[in-house]
Amino acid sequence: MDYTEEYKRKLVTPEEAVKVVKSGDWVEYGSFSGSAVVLDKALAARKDELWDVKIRNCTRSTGTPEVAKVDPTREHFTYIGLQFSGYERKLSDQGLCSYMPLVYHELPKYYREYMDVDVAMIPVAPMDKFGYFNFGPQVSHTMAICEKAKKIILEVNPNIPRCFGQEEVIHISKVDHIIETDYPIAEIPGAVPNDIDKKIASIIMEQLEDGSCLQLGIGGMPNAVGEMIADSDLKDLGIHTEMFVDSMVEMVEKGRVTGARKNIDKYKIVATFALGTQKTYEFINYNPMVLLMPVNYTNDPAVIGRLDKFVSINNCIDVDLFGQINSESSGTRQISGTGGSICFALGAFRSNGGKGFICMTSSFSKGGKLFSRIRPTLETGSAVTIHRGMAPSIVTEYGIATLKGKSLWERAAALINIAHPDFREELIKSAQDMGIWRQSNKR
Ligand SMILES: CC(=O)SCCNC(=O)CCNC(=O)[C@H](O)C(C)(C)COP(=O)(O)OP(=O)(O)OC[C@H]1O[C@@H](n2cnc3c(N)ncnc32)[C@H](O)[C@@H]1OP(=O)(O)O
Ligand SMILES: CCCC(=O)O
Repeated sequence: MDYTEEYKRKLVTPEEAVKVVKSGDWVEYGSFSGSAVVLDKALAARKDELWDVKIRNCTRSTGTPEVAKVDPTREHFTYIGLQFSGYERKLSDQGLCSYMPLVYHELPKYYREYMDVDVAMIPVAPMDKFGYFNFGPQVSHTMAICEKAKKIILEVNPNIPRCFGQEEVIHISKVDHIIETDYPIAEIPGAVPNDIDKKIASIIMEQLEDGSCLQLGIGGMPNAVGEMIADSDLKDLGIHTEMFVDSMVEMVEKGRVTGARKNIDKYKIVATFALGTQKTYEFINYNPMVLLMPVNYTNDPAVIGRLDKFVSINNCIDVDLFGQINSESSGTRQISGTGGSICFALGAFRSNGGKGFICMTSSFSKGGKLFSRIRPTLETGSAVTIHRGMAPSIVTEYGIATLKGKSLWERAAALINIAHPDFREELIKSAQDMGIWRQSNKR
């Protein structure tokens, strides 16, 4: 069947396409490097005729949204982030972006059963001969959005790679309008690891073995681990991850990753989205080794738990002496989001031989002053991202504190043992004051 006529019939200008949005609507902009750009501008231009339009986006990586810029009152447009990128963090600091809490593997079900979507605006790769458009590097929860949307507008862009997977394409018959664009896909290089990141990465390296199956989170430290793995002599590693990144391309190209020992999806790299530079986007483009799967599969702790020797490596902001982990806020300041941190903490625990690591530098500087990331209690307003009972091992440049099966005083001792030496005495004092210190505890 030839879909050219249908394509022509649905092809409109961005200004025509956004006319479907009405006051009071819920609009979706997609996620990551697949967040609407041209349709955003066209919608922002309608500001004066629209009221109370709510726009959701997940970790927008394609620049500050115009809808938020043009309406500082938020009477016309209210912008919501499901996990803040730097753009959204800055908007939130100005009161122009609201956060929506979530557990990432649950997100598609929120759309299917709890949330309204009036208009979905989704960037996609050009249509194939069967009438399908590929979602590119962000499969994530995109199909769930489209299933729920009353109207779907596609922002077609030839620079978006096409990926194999599941729920990775949408058929033209489901689409209301198409617009054509050709802006370059947003490139987000991995954070450059510093010396402390490298020290933490070297501690993690000792925990890896041939056949380990890896998940690496966002930030400088996981990137350092990725680079060290690429340069190691580890064999037959697997990758089952939320985010696919540049350092994983290197791991494959240097022969570290085969997926040969994976219990499921053998020989395949599985991810739910990819965010990196052109190197990543070229690598995933119709690469039969890579499967982009919906997040309710990749991040389901039951699925992760089926993979033996699963090693999860994520970052956090700070941890308290009870083992409560905050990966997303600083007091009431929302920094990022829960994302997949709970999913991988639970999944790695279920895996035979699995290991979950939450990493952080032991301290950080602000205004020329040093602060400990291991705190007596979390700051008022800070989110508990990972409940203390679920907490996996915490890693700093001073070592690993394993918290599973430890009482409160044992946890306090283990955590103080990996705290920056400048803060250990005052942490012991706090632990004593809070009644979670045993006199015979030694550092
Ligand atoms: C994609 C995946 O990660 S999959 C894994 C599962 N998902 C998660 O773990 C999600 C939650 N985790 C995260 O979002 C990240 O790992 C983070 C935020 C914890 C760390 O990410 P990084 O990129 O290393 O953080 P980075 O050092 O750039 O800091 C981000 C912001 O937090 C601020 N920040 C970091 N640590 C602190 C702290 N202890 N106190 C106050 N603010 C802090 C920084 O100043 C920066 O803010 P700015 O942009 O206004 O300057
Ligand atoms: C949307 C989630 C991304 C993350 O886990 O950081």
